[in-house]
Amino acid sequence: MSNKLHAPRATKYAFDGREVDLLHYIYARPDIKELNGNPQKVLSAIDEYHKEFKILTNVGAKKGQHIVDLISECKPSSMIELGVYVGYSAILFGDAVRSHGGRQYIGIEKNPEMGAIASQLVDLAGLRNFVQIIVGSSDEVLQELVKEKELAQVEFIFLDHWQDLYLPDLWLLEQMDVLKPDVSVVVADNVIFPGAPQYRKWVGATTKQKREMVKGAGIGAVTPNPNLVYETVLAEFETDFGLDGITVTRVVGDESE
Ligand SMILES: C[S@@+](CC[C@H](N)C(=O)[O-])C[C@H]1O[C@@H](n2cnc3c(N)ncnc32)[C@H](O)[C@@H]1O
Repeated sequence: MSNKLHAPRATKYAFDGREVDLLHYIYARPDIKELNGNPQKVLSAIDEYHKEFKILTNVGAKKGQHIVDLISECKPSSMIELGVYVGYSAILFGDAVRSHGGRQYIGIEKNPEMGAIASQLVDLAGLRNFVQIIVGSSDEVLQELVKEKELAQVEFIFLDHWQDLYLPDLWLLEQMDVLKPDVSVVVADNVIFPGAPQYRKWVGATTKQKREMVKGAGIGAVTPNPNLVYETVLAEFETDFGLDGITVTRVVGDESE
């Protein structure tokens, strides 16, 4: 019987203890002092663990650089991430947002063990005062942030939790009216592998097509806003898991009557 009474079950590539092992690996490194306050060196150490020991489900170098370039272009003052895992992307993108004059980075992670590991690595990277890791389910935390008036509009959000949650969480953002034309950019990872077909269908549709879609049954508890005009581009990459892609969706209009 597993000694994990409350933790999520291990998957093929995660939650089997490798993430705690990563922390031990990093803190046992002879160059640990040089990692202190150095985001790039912390990222390289995570990359080395991934290459030499066990695969980690981080965004990875190629997709990561694409998103860093996008951050350089958009210069968001605030960025949100859904699904932080061990904090690789939070360190990479948090550092990018900070170096472009941003104000904050909020990472939302459901698994408290991952949240603790990510907070530790964010701290090691010297980003403690910039990157905030909130432990909780994305939908609940997003609603709380809006309710507490900590989130009035989304500038840049990175969806990287479970793919079947991309669309409900996007609809939740639409319902809460925090996606704004000429402001909001929504980036989603793993849209080819494992894939997010329903999400891609929605962000790739015209407002007319979306109005037809919401007439159908099975939308669920949230009320999507089909009137937001999206421009979505797919970027493809060869990764350790094969061909994958990210979508970049810009909110460019609102056709609400
Ligand atoms: C692919 S990993 C994220 C990788 C990370 N963004 C990176 O690139 O370094 C997915 C993470 O999403 C988290 N997750 C799953 N469902 C979630 C939810 N509803 N809210 C927040 N996090 C969630 C998982 O616990 C896992 O740590």
